[in-house]
Amino acid sequence: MRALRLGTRGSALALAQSQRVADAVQAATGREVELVTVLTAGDQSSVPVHRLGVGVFVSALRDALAAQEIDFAVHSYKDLPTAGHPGLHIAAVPQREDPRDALVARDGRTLAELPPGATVGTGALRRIAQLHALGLQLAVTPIRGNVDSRLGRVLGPEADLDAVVLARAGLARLGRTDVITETLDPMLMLPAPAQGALAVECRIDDPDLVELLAVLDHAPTRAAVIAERAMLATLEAGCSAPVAGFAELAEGDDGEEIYLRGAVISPDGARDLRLSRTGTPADAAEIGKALAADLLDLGADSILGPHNDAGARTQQFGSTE
Ligand SMILES: NCc1[nH]cc(CCC(=O)O)c1CC(=O)O
Repeated sequence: MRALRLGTRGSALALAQSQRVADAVQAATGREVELVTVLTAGDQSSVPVHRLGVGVFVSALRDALAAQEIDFAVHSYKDLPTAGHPGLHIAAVPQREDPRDALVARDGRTLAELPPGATVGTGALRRIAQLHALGLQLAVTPIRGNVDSRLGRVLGPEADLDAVVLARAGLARLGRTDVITETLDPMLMLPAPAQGALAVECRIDDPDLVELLAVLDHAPTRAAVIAERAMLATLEAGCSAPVAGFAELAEGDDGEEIYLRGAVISPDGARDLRLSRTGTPADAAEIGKALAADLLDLGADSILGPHNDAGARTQQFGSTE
């Protein structure tokens, strides 16, 4: 049987997570998997990424899938638009990495040890908003770029910041958790919906592959991600809006329970809406929608209003990873 072609972007992070999925498929099914690097508009163009938008990375892989140049693709789930894609199917959501955000600071410092005026770099509006909401007088500085260049702003010879905040999962996949000085408690920094999770996508009209890839699916992760993203979709907010969502599954008195927390925070941190809901994993989507409705009742719309036009958002806060 011929090797399965796994399409991936060429960044270090994309290659690392695609290789892990390739190894898992090979181990579980015995099928050979080869990585096919797909050049995306974001990788090819010299136009700054923030002018192209995050979607350019996902759409090149999806185009390659539709054109049958690859058999399946691996995406960072949090970068996927909430609207589904016709003809494609998320065949597996593997067990997620630690979804929390991480601080990488000079001199081994934690957030609480950073002095007023300390410079903290991050590109995500959700992180900028939550850093401001802490009230620590941090000088939050917008930054972009891949994981290495972001770390270089703190650790490199040309370091110009006191700290950066980034997803722990990205560092874990690159084998760089050694640089983390604090893994941020979700009480301080609620992660992005689906952070740390991957989406393994193939064509719906490839039922053998749909079935084969299902061995990688991790039901608790899928339920958590469904709840988090149902909330995001109902808020009509994208991956770079100041929206956080984090679902945890635990054994309750009446069987398995899902506990979803959500937050909508104004970029200056002045308005900080946080709520939670619990329910059964089978109702994950309903819980997410209900939590979004609760947040909208509290006025989330007036916070999101200026930021929920996708074009304007990605122009400011595009990402290269
Ligand atoms: N927005 C960029 C992005 N998309 C996926 C990850 C890696 C972590 C993950 O898979 O959630 C990152 C880096 C980051 O947020 O620091």
